[in-house]
Amino acid sequence: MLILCANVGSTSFKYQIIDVQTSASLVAGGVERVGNSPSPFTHAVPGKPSVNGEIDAPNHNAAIVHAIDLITAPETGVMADLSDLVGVGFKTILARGIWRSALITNKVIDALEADIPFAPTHNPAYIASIRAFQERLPSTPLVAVFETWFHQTMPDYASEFGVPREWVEKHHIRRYGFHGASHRYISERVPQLLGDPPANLRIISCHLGGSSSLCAIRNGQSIDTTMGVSPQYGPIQSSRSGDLDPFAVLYLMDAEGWDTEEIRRQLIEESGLRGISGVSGDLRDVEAAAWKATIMRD
Ligand SMILES: Nc1ncnc2c1ncn2[C@@H]1O[C@H](COP(=O)(O)OP(=O)(O)O)[C@@H](O)[C@H]1O
Ligand SMILES: CC(=O)OP(=O)(O)O
Ligand SMILES: [Mg+2]
Repeated sequence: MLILCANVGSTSFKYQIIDVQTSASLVAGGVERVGNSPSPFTHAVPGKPSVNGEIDAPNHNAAIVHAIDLITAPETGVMADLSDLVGVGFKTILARGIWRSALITNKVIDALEADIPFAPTHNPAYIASIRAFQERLPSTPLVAVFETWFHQTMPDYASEFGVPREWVEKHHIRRYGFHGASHRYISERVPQLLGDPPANLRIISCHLGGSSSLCAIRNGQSIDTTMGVSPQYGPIQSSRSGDLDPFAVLYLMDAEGWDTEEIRRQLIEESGLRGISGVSGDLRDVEAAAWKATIMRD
């Protein structure tokens, strides 16, 4: 029984095909810098020479088409067509009213759409990616696995913000937390590596990528995390602001006459690592620019 795991990230698309009976990985690959061409890719099948290079991937669909071509090509592939898959699992982050995982139906897509205001970089890419697989595999089950579940164990003093009750009851404004699969993996793997039971350990898990979050783990459970009602909160993200005093936003809107669309665009596209570096939201570009500046100065 083969499943394809699709990790649609804010800056990348990564995939693996897993045999669920043996847990063996048949292929692992990914395309990075999606939307920021040239996009490097890797594709590795045990027993075959691994393939890598660069493609033009202006969006996640282009990365998915490229991955499917490699998966099904005779020289690089592991199957003649995707109908050998019993299912496709997507990392998804936030959809209104859905907590753990769900078989993807139109209702789930509607719920992802409803939460685009909280996940503007992620949800449109998930919806487009899900549709890309639906077109190719109309009768294969597609499953969404939500990143919020691992943080359900947070105590209320960590998950609640100091806001009016009505905001919570009517609009569900609270800390959800994301990167759950990644933090959960750390919560299980660190005790294995240290040879210590989870009950003895207090772990701070740091997930650093296009989006970054930290998680406090006690007794194997999430007790606090840095992302909030949206994955824009916490440390700076690639081009998204991370923590920012809400009064700075209100002030700027008044002072500059910016509407919500304009301030949202700047918070999503021009902030974070890109904002502070003035170079890029990708740390590799920032390091290369810093290196070049050092050489020029010296
Ligand atoms: N070799 C590297 N050195 C420094 N930073 C890196 C390196 N590789 C990736 N990164 C950083 O990680 C980010 C990608 O993170 P990743 O978790 O793979 O993607 P996503 O957020 O899409 O899931 C890049 O934008 C870049 O900032
Ligand atoms: C929140 C999240 O999953 O972020 P990314 O897609 O950047 O990994
Ligand atoms: Mg990711």
